[in-house]
Amino acid sequence: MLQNDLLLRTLKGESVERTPVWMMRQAGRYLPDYRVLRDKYTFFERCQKPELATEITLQPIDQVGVDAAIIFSDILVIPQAMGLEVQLIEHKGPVLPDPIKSIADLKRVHIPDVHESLGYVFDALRMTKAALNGRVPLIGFAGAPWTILCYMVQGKGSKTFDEAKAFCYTQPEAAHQLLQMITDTTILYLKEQVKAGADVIQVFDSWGGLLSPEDFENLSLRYMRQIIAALKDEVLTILFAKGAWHSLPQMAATGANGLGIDWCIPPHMARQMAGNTVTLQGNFDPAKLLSPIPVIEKEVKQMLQQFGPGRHIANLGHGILPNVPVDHARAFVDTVKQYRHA
Ligand SMILES: Cc1c2[nH]c(c1CCC(=O)O)Cc1[nH]c(c(CCC(=O)O)c1C)Cc1[nH]c(c(CCC(=O)O)c1C)Cc1[nH]c(c(C)c1CCC(=O)O)C2
Repeated sequence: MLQNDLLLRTLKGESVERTPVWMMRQAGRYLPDYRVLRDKYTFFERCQKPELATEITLQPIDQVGVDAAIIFSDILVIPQAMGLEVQLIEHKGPVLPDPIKSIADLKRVHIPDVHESLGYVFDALRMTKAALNGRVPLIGFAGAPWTILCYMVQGKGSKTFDEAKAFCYTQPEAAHQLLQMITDTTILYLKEQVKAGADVIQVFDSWGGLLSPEDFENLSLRYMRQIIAALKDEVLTILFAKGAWHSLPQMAATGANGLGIDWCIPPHMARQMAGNTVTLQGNFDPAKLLSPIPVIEKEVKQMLQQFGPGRHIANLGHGILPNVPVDHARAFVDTVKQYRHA
């Protein structure tokens, strides 16, 4: 049915002709065609109109040649569906004007009927699946509960998410109640994404690396573990906890099929920690895509050699930057597609 199932076979640990490749945040501002739609519609219009979400999801398949599509949406549709206002402000990023600050504020959030509040995501998945016509697999996603809590409490982006951490450290009961509500919502949401056609689910814990190993277990991993447990018999899963390399053994033990890693851990070390029964995904420094193309080609080959054959999905170690020239993104993808292990 799928013409290109390299990603799925690699996640299952099957042997493949070559390493599959996609890029986190591959549908976005570095693509001129995306910027045209960006000038015409607001961010949430682009997410909520299935025709637009489908068109944007397909752009990197057609224009850069990646081996997987990831549905165009955002992790912040979850706090929105739970009842908080979320704004995306140009050059400023996400803003939640009335963040959660105390246990009393939890009255303002609820576990939603995902069909009612997030049906547009499932429509977009179904429409994209049809438009892909089996060319490549379709990835669905959600944020990790910890990363979602960061935005719900801090109310905006941050380098440290100190207010979110302070909330967890000073009001642990409220924090765990909120984390559990986000987890329950996320499980309902991701199960529906699978029904709507997602072949793989990735959980993004963008801010997992802000926590100590102990706090990561307590505030993040224990909730991601619930999510993977709820999904793993239904769909292939990838966990990406940026900066939380210290917990690769524990993340491998969740039963996720794939683990994303960033560029701060060498591939052999990640493999040693994660063991041999999980696929690793990563880990090219996104800023390196700003290098001249011959440098990109050389460094991508070096990365592929370091990971070795099998059980590897080539990707960036975090999202692609908006100022990356399209031909540099293409050089990344083409170098992976042409490479053969000795
Ligand atoms: C933390 C996070 C967010 N969103 C996401 C994360 C986790 C991954 C990561 O850490 O990068 C995930 C995300 N956001 C978006 C996708 C779409 C699919 C894809 O191509 O990967 C995905 C998977 C679209 C988007 N989400 C957003 C844009 C840019 C806004 C625009 O184009 O107007 C896109 C294409 C907005 C957004 N959304 C978020 C921020 C911080 C911002 C503003 C900063 C930025 O632009 O990166 C929250």
